[in-house]
Amino acid sequence: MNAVEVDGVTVRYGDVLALDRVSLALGAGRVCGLVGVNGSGKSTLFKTITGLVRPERGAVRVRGGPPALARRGGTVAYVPQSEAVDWAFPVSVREVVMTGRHGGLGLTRRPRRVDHEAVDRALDRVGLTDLADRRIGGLSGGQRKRAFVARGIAQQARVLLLDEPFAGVDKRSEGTITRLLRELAADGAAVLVSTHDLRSLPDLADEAVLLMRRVLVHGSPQEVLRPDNLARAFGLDVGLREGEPA
Ligand SMILES: Nc1ncnc2c1ncn2[C@@H]1O[C@H](COP(=O)(O)OP(=O)(O)OP(=O)(O)O)[C@@H](O)[C@H]1O
Repeated sequence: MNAVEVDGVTVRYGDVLALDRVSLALGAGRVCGLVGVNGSGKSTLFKTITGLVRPERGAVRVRGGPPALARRGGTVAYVPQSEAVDWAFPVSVREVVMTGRHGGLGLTRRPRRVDHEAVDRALDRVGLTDLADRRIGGLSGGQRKRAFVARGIAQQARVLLLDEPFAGVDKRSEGTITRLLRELAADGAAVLVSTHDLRSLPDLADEAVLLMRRVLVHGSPQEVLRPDNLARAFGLDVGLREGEPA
């Protein structure tokens, strides 16, 4: 069974066609890079896999079940783009990571020792133990991203979705996050990560998807990076319209 199956998914916001019959399977133990121009539907794909956006057509299964169920059960961890997060919200790094345990906590139950231990381990793994009691808004871009990865670790998510985790992040943090994602995949997670950093794609990912409202290519990073493929996604306006063959 694939960790994630996206089958013929079309998503529209009013008149805007964001995803056009997208099909995609993600296997456990692999990192898949997601590449495409601004507006090509990357965030929409993440939200569809998370069950936050409903497809007009097609279906999504996460470990064989509906996406919203997987999200509520903690199977899926979603790290949104930085702009989508309210950094002024007065919570500590530790509290952010603890929200990864809330699926198992229920709304009223207080964290138990096992929850605190899981949070401590996750913080240690991403190298944020020393900053655990800082406000999340007081961290650098790279540290914030690591805090959200820690939340996914504390949650024991089997599917990790990261929307541009390298945006506004220095090279060192980028290396740390890449290493973490590779470790999480080696532990059996399925990881889907969008990036604009094409040069780092072969180090980051086992496979990659070139998206332009539809899947243009799904193959090895080398295949996705072939000049003819990049030209289709990034070159002159490829002018894909609904109904045209890819
Ligand atoms: N809530 C919304 N309402 C209307 N249109 C939307 C909404 N969200 C996204 N869109 C549109 O859907 C298309 C796909 O957007 P999406 O955010 O998925 O792309 P993206 O590849 O993640 O872009 P970026 O790289 O800029 O983050 C774009 O044309 C965008 O303007």
